[in-house]
Amino acid sequence: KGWLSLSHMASDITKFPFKSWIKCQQKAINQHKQELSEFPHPQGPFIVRKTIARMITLSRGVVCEPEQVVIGAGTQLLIRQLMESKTEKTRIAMENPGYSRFYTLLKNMEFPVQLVDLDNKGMNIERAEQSKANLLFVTPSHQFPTGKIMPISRRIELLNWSLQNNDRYILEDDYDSEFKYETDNIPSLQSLDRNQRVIYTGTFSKTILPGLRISYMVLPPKLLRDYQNHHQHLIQNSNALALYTLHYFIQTGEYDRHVKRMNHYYKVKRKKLVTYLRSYFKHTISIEDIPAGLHFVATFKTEKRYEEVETHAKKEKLEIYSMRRFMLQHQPKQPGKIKLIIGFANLQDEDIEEAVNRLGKCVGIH
Ligand SMILES: Cc1ncc(COP(=O)(O)O)c(CN[C@H](CF)CCC(=O)O)c1O
Repeated sequence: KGWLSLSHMASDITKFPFKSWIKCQQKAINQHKQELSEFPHPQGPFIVRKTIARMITLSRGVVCEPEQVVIGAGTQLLIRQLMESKTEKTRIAMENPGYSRFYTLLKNMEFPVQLVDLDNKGMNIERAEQSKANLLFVTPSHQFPTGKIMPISRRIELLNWSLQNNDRYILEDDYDSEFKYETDNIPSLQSLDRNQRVIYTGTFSKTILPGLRISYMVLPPKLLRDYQNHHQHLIQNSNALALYTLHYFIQTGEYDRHVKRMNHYYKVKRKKLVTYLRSYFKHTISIEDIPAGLHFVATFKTEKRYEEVETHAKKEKLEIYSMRRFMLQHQPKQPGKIKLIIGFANLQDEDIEEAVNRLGKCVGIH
């Protein structure tokens, strides 16, 4: 048998409605030949921004006008553009463990980035204060990679933090917020913000296809002006045909139906995997069983080191990533334990047993 994937990066394209997508693409070509023959608006076509604004208002409670939406080919690109347009001195604080690609991007742009440890509610507010940062990067819906869902109390504390100085902002990366299996959807942090302090980012990488590179950012008015002044020369970098296709995919209700279908599909698959992992590893595994997203963190009791497990996984043809990928500053490893990121989007039901057997060999339990 070939490679099996417990990667958190994959998405399950076996369930994507390609026929509907192609129908929407045909409609986009029929209706928008003229627009496709011109340069799109730097922030993306207005009607697509309007559709996205309406969608995130309905699904996430985000309060915004289409003028505040900026579309881009990936969240990293949007964050790079935002940071290039920041006028005052920016000092950043990020969650640790956190999203290493943003950390690397921000360090490469030579911003000071403080790492803030998490407590059970997400970013620790005292440490955020101590960091002297004026821009916090947080993932409140489903902390990446630990999965913690930030309670309203901590969200209020963060918003209060942002009020203490008018150069303070919070970047809410709402990644992976579409998949919630038990808890109903907690509205976005941005929906609680009454002082235009929250920058909101989202992506279609997990709900449609990562290869499409369609992501979006919602800027508060002041930052939108800075962005527009700084980036007048910019041309929209996401593919306009894909954007108009997305517009019809959402308008026709296909998007909502697909996300609902995938929620059910992932919920069932996640449960099967968690159940089998528990029966196989028994007391040697503990799972942060937060019913959301396309991966969860599992802690294994083993004397093996991260390097050994990662090397063994390759030999077993099992694609899996460890918490080391997201420990942004070297943290002492807990003795006798390792944490792995267990992704299940790309694991077919019939491969669950085989994948877990291979995992057992890697962590040296069986
Ligand atoms: C925290 C977080 N915010 C945004 C994105 C979305 O980025 P984009 O598709 O460019 O819009 C990701 C995507 N993460 C990737 C797939 F899971 C890569 C993970 C890895 O590098 O381990 C992410 O983790």
